Amino acid sequence: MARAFLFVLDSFGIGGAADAERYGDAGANTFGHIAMACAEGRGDRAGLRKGPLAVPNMFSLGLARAAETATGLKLGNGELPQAAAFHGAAQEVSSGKDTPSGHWEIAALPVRFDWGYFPDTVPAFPAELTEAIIREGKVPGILGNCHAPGTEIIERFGEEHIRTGKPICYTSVDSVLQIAAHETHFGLQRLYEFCKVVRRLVDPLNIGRVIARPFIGENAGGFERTHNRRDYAVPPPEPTLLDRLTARGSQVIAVGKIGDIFAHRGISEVRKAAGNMAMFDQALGAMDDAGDGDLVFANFVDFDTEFGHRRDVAGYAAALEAFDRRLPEALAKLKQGDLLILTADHGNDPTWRGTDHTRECIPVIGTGPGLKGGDIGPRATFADIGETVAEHLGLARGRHGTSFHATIGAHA
Ligand SMILES: O=P(O)(O)O[C@H]1O[C@H](CO)[C@@H](O)[C@H]1O
Ligand SMILES: [Mn+2]
Ligand SMILES: [Mn+2]
Repeated sequence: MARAFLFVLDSFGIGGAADAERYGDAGANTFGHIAMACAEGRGDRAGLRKGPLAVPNMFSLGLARAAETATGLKLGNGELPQAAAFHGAAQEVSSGKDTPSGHWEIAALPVRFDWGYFPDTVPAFPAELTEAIIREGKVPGILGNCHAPGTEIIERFGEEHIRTGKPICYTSVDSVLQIAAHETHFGLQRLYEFCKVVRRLVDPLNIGRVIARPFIGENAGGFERTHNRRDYAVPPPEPTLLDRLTARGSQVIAVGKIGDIFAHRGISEVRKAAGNMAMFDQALGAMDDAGDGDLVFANFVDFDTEFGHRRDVAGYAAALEAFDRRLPEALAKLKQGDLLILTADHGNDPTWRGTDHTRECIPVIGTGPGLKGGDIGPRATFADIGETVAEHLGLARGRHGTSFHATIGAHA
């Protein structure tokens, strides 16, 4: 029996990307800078956490070794990975440093085309697009129309939005058009429908995602985004690992926003939950339900949304520690023939300037009872992860990436 479990800690980069400079991110290191900040007492927050970053279970899978592979920096106290663990660092070849590029490349489909982006000007959107959004979306106008962090822009425009019914449209350095609207005053379903209209309108501009960002609260200071966020991505341009698996009849169970990221292509089932811990419960349940040849693909988004973009070191550290504490539950579910990989889709260094993602290498760590583990070294593309899963699950080789299955062990 062979099963695979792919857990993406959204934005948990480990630095060292060869092309970071091109993204203005030379030196960014999500894990490294969190670990250093915590070691120096800059990750303390009363009632939340204190002291050095404590992620012993990820260290036993080789996280510190993976970080060393990425940057040459020693993080941790020389802990040795456990016997069947494997560890390495992967570089992204896709253009962009956003979630779809990262996940598609993990699923063995690097993004070779350029996404469309909106300039950091006011207005950010071309006038024809804005007019079409208003006309076809049947709204009295739009607010924002600029680059902005999502929490700030609802502070700024939330009350006017409630008063006027104009949705708040904004973007970032990523290929996104985000739409914030009030869950009850504007309506959640109406926001989703509105996003679908906008999705169609930005297709010709090659925009990666339209993202619904619902919020609640009655006035500035009291607004809060909810977990009903929804991503409307373009479908991947070629078959991904997920398509290859479902085409031969295997199940792909998507936990969290994975389904949205792949525009629901190659997905058998979606399981969502609010927050990393509830998501972890869903991932564990999916591990129980997966059968021979199946993949559980889980995304843990809080690291990115709640802490990376918010530049919250203590929050990010606490979230890593909470995740790490749950890891033994997943490890206990592994049976002969199983492969578990923990990885990330890009960086989001909470000590970095601005509020955007950071171009970084990602950790590739994992284990399985039938595997021998070892150092998989630096990997030239995230696609090596997808090809390793493909080989493990008995698929024919794909067009991108190189499996490291031979290094970590034979088929069980
Ligand atoms: O500031 P918020 O709304 O969280 O936006 C962030 O979320 C988007 C998707 O990850 C990124 O492009 C970034 O702009
Ligand atoms: Mn992401
Ligand atoms: Mn993000």
